[in-house]
Amino acid sequence: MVILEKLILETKNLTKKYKEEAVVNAVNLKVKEGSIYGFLGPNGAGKTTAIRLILGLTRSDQGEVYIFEKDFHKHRSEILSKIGSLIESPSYYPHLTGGENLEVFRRIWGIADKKRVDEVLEIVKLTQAKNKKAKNYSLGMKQRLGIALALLHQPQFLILDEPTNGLDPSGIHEIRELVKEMPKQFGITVMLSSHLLSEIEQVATDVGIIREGNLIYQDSLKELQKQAKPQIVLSVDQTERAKNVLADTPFEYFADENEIFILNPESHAVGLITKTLVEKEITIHRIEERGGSLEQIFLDMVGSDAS
Ligand SMILES: Nc1ncnc2c1ncn2[C@@H]1O[C@H](COP(=O)(O)OP(=O)(O)OP(=O)(O)O)[C@@H](O)[C@H]1O
Repeated sequence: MVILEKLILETKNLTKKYKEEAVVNAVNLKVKEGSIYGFLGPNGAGKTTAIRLILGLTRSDQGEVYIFEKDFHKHRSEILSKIGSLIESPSYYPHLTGGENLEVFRRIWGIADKKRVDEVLEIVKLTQAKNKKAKNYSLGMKQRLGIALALLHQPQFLILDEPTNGLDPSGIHEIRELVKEMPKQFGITVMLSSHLLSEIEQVATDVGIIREGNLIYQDSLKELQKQAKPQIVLSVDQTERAKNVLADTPFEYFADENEIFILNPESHAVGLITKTLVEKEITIHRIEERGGSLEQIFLDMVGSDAS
């Protein structure tokens, strides 16, 4: 059965060039309704530019953007009225309190529901700090105030560009918990960018990886995790014979001169492999588990400078 998932965002061939060089190169993003889409890439990979193109803040050189299954350029204001975004640092009045800031924007944007200010303060857990001046907020609180502003008009899609940049571990934790709540509690699809896999890994359901303007990976986080399955590495006294023995088994493997690598091993495989080899009088010097790190997969994809 084919389950058709609704796409909240789809870009087709999205391209932006600066001085003839494509910083976003024919990118086809697909963000599914109800997902938390982690947009991952090293600094300078093109994440902010892509997000600015999606929101119509920068003009593309080529390609199309569909949001809520509508052509962005034809339905711009309707679409924007249902999107909340936070790009880089939030804009707020430092001398006003958090509550006053939200109230000012509520009026500017013509949001009739006066209770909405308290609702968004509650969502981002700033109720206690409502009457404190924004300039005295911690960086994490300022960032949450920015998210509260982005949520004020009850968007269906929230785009956050590097929301945890510069935050301490507790600030990062708070943003992460907040983002996780969005789809389930409020029906909001989230796209967030980061250059840190560790951050995306803890919140995202889906991942897009961009490198030098090219989208080099896009799938569910689960699929990416599957790729990070560990390998069992065997070091034996007769590698050639061991290879011949293993060729008659269902296990996938490859070998170099000294070691045999068993790919995607099931939990019972190690026992069976060792038993088979020992029965053929092959001595096993060492068995170890290697790989299995999502970080390694990411670094292999984007290059080690990404760390
Ligand atoms: N207005 C501009 N003029 C010229 N080049 C630009 C402009 N904006 C961005 N770039 C270049 O485009 C590339 C992508 O930048 P972008 O800010 O989108 O990357 P990023 O992935 O968001 O990285 P970061 O996390 O460091 O912001 C970079 O090489 C950057 O120098």
